[in-house]
Amino acid sequence: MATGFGFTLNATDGAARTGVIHTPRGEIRTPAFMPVGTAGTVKAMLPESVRATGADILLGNTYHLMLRPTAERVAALGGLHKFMNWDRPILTDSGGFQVMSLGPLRKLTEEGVRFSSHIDGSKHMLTPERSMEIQRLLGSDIVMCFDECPALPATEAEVAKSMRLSMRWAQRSRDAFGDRPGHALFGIMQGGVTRDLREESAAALKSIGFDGYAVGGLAVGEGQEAMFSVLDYAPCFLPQDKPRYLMGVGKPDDIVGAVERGIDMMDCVLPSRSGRTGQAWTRRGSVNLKNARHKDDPRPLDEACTCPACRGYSRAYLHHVVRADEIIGSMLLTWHNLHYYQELMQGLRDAIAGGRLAVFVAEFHAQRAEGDI
Ligand SMILES: O=c1[nH]cnc2c(CCNCC3CCCCC3)c3[nH]c(NCc4cccs4)nc3cc12
Ligand SMILES: [Zn+2]
Repeated sequence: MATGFGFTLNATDGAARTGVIHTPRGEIRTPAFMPVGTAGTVKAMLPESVRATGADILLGNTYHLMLRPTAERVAALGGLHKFMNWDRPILTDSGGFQVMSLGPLRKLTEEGVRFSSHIDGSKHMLTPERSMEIQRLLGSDIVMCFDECPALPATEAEVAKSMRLSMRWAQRSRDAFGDRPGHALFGIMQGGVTRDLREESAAALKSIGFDGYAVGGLAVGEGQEAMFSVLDYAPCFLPQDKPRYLMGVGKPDDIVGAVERGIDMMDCVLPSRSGRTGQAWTRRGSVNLKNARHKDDPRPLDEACTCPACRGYSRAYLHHVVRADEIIGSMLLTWHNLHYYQELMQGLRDAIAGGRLAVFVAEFHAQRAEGDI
């Protein structure tokens, strides 16, 4: 590849695709789930453990790292890969989404977003240009445009205004990113749940030109039905030969539905965050290990799972360490959840490659009991 970054589509099944993203730091099998490594760590996991779950790429968090230890310090120490001992691809977000969710602590203008640090109250300004500089200093392989994700509820006029600001920021991000062989810049489509605005946003991004395209502005409370109705048309507005990244998704059934509709990459804090609260995700549904009904149960969490938590421990033990708030509880459940998510992605990739996605999806839903198991 000319730029050291490329995307090979290997098979399709309906709107779903499976392929490989090539980067100088390694290949990313798609559809891909990207674990979130918030402040230079996937919480409760060693990097080699994250790799053992099957992850090809993880997410770095610009907002946290710019505040602590600062992007300049990470750069001086050799960049984020060296700093956190992960030598495979890293995608960093722009920092914008988290600043927006800070609420009153921030001020939005055409220039960018001014905000106070949640750590020490210090003043900061994020702009498309500064976000590109921070992500360059971190050394990430896939850089995200600086965008605005409108908070719900929002009128169509507010969504249109916000989307057009994000498109101006996308141009500024592209200009500031420059020419960086081996590194990719992804644009982010906005437009809420309005088809015309989604189409306008996709056209704007395509005219600027990106190495990949994210679908933003979803999984922000609109509900699965509304999200799927947007995904029934939005991915097709994007170039079919470039990766499509749905931001912030999701529960296992959200992921399956998004892949069916043509999404290639996803990220979500759910498997790691819920693992720390004692919630396990399995092929048969979710299990709350805090529930007293597990306290005498000698069976593993999931008999069919090969992860360390399921191979070495009983539900009774998991219940005990979660109730006692023991660190190993977070370790084991985070490992299991990330392992399950990667196993689901491998199942989706194989099903699409074999032209049997419909069968896989039917079995996926049939196995999931309602409520706790
Ligand atoms: O339009 C968007 N633009 C930019 N980012 C978005 C994100 C953040 C994706 N994960 C980043 C990670 C970077 C590293 C740290 C963790 C996040 C979203 N997350 C969600 N839903 C999940 C949600 C999470 C929280 C509230 S809704 N919708 C999103 C929409 C956008
Ligand atoms: Zn397991």
